[in-house]
Amino acid sequence: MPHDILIVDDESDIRMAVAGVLEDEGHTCREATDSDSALQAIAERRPNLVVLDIWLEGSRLDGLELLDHVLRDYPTLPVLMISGHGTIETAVAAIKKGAYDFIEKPFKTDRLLLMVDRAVEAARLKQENAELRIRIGAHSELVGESPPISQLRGAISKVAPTGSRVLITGPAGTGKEVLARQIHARSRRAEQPFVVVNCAAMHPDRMELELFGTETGVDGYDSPRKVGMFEQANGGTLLLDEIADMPLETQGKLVRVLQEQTFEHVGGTRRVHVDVRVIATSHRDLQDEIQQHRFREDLYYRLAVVPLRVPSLVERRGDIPLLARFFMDAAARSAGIPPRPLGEDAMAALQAYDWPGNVRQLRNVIDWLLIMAPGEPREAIRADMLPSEISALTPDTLRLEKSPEIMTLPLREAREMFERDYLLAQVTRFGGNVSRTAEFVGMERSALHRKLKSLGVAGGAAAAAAASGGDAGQAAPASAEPGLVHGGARGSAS
Ligand SMILES: Nc1ncnc2c1ncn2[C@@H]1O[C@H](COP(=O)(O)OP(=O)(O)OP(=O)(O)O)[C@@H](O)[C@H]1O
Repeated sequence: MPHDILIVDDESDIRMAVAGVLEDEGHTCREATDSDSALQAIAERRPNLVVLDIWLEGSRLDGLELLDHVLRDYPTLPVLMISGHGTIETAVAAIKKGAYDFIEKPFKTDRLLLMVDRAVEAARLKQENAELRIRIGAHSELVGESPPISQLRGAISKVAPTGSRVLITGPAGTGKEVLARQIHARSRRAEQPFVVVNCAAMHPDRMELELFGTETGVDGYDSPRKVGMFEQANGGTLLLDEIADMPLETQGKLVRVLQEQTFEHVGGTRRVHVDVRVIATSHRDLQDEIQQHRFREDLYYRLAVVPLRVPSLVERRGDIPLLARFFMDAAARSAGIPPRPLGEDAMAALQAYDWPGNVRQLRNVIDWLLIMAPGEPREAIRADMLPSEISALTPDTLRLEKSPEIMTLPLREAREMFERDYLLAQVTRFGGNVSRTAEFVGMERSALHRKLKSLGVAGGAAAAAAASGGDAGQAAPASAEPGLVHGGARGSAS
């Protein structure tokens, strides 16, 4: 993996020797002769590593003082010191200050290369760990086998290696960030940083500061300079989460950055070059935002090189059992307790519910159930243990809700009503998959198909079956059907 390396040494033969060895390995090297030109080079573009001589003749700051500056302003930038004969003690002091390691002159080529690779790798792991700690509990696995998720998986494998910009839209909590992480993980940038900017959570006045960083300290010359998210993501991917919340003025600046891959620090004049892949997400309809003059059309077309849409969870009910089991196992692992199985009736209710908060809400419910559901540790979770707005959707309850109406009907019509509601609930529960429903209710597939048709539920149902992962073209619950599938709890979820 080639690195961008800054070599700081007052002796030109040492600089040339180090650069020669590193460039032969494919690394890109820049050279600086003193502290000021070194700081300027870092400000222009943050390197992956600084190789720094302890003695810097004729420099404003010596090697150790420069190290202090670099570590203060760029705490995650690794520094490898070069020490001469008799400076070992100073080199040890440098490590105590925070340098990665030191290499003694004269050095062997192999040793230099090894240390360079180790220093960059250690810094990468440190950053990755920090990121993981922040995002603890966030899964980046894309679970689901429904047609829309399979299509998205196919699109990810095509687009990930290309480096194209991607715009991911879809309702909140559907997995847009999961998709973005997948794209990064399968790209050539996978070893480089993945930086997330949450435009919705950030104060609009701070956004440019956070994105582009500052030339000097934010609050005055002596405070550390702020490294913006674009620089932090150099070589990797920057996720602009909820891009519709970005102020129009910042959108204009972003257009220029995307066009030129360069920008200026806030309060600065120098152009900073970066190599960043941008992925953006939005739960809003950006075309609508453009119409309302809240989103720049030129930015839309620069971001939506590859547009992807993640459907809501109700559009792929067939994925609910997989997701529920996945979250149960994950929650149990992180709590260090055994997972609770989900009973048939509980799963049926989970599949019948509308999930306004999408996958995130399902995950929260499962986390809650593992800890709060009554019963023994390995006892199956029943429908009556679910939160009330979800347990209201079990076939039993729904049948009771219907009973007053049933009592006014003759037997044949009452049986038909029950049959229709019962079969709709079962088809919904199996994500519109008629074969699996038939197996469960104990009917031949073709007989069930005929039955659904005779009960008048085959028409609009086919589309629902296709959307929710069932056998496309087969019957599934019509979304407009006011029967027992959605019950009285629709929209009552928190
Ligand atoms: N297909 C999936 N497989 C596994 N986990 C998922 C999936 N989709 C979403 N999740 C999980 O659901 C939660 C919400 O996902 P994510 O943050 O990616 O959604 P989002 O669409 O970006 O939400 P928002 O619009 O609110 O930012 C996360 O915990 C994520 O791990």
